[in-house]
Amino acid sequence: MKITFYKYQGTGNDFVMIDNREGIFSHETSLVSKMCDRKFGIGADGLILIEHHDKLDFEMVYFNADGSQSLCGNGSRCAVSFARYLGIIQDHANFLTIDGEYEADIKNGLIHLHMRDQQNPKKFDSHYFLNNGSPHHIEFVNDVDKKDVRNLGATTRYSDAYKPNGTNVNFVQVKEDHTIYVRTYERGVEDETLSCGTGITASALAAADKGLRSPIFIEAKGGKLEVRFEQNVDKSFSNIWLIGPAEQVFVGQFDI
Ligand SMILES: N[C@@H](CCC[C@H](N)C(=O)O)C(=O)O
Repeated sequence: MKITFYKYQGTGNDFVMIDNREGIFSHETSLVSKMCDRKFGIGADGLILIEHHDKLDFEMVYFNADGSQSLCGNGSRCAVSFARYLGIIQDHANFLTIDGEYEADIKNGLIHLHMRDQQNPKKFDSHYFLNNGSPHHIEFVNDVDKKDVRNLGATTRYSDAYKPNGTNVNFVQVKEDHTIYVRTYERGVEDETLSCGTGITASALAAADKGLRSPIFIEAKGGKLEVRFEQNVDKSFSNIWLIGPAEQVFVGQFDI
């Protein structure tokens, strides 16, 4: 059987998107990894199903390229853009994710994703850690481009400290103009991706602990994003928004 899929990208984090409101696609992880394979399939960092929800606008079911599941910030932004393309929403969305209910707005062509309130990222000697729906190890470095993100990221991701679930690993450089440049090794893709939305949000909150103020502008290999937030007296964060573009790239058919 052939199914129609849509390819989306959010600052270079790319996803196969399927309208699964009629339940044609079973949640089969081997099929997910086959479709996401860059040599034998369509090629993507992840696969997203848009499904019917009785009370909310839709449910987003997200899979990493290897079929594992977690919260995806860029994937959520792409899902909102796809939901508008399908006519499910206009400029506002309330939807279910693996991390519970989320909301988003579309303004001036950008997707604004409202992230959960957070405590201050946990500070260690050489890094920060924050789980904002997905786990993020955050290291501040002088020159991100000199980092071997794939190998260093894999070493941390598989280290004893993060067993058994592993973590995503972010390398962050604070630039002179107070923007940050973030490169991320993603668990479930097992490689560097061009952008990671939850990683960029976690990195921006860790940068706030170092004195940066909202809004924080972020450069990733795949484009630019913005994170806005309010920092409370107890150092927790509320009203956190991840803002950036999400675009449809092409439409195709795949034999399942
Ligand atoms: N690309 C994502 C993060 C996806 C989940 C992550 N790989 C994990 O398994 O924790 C994003 O944009 O947030």
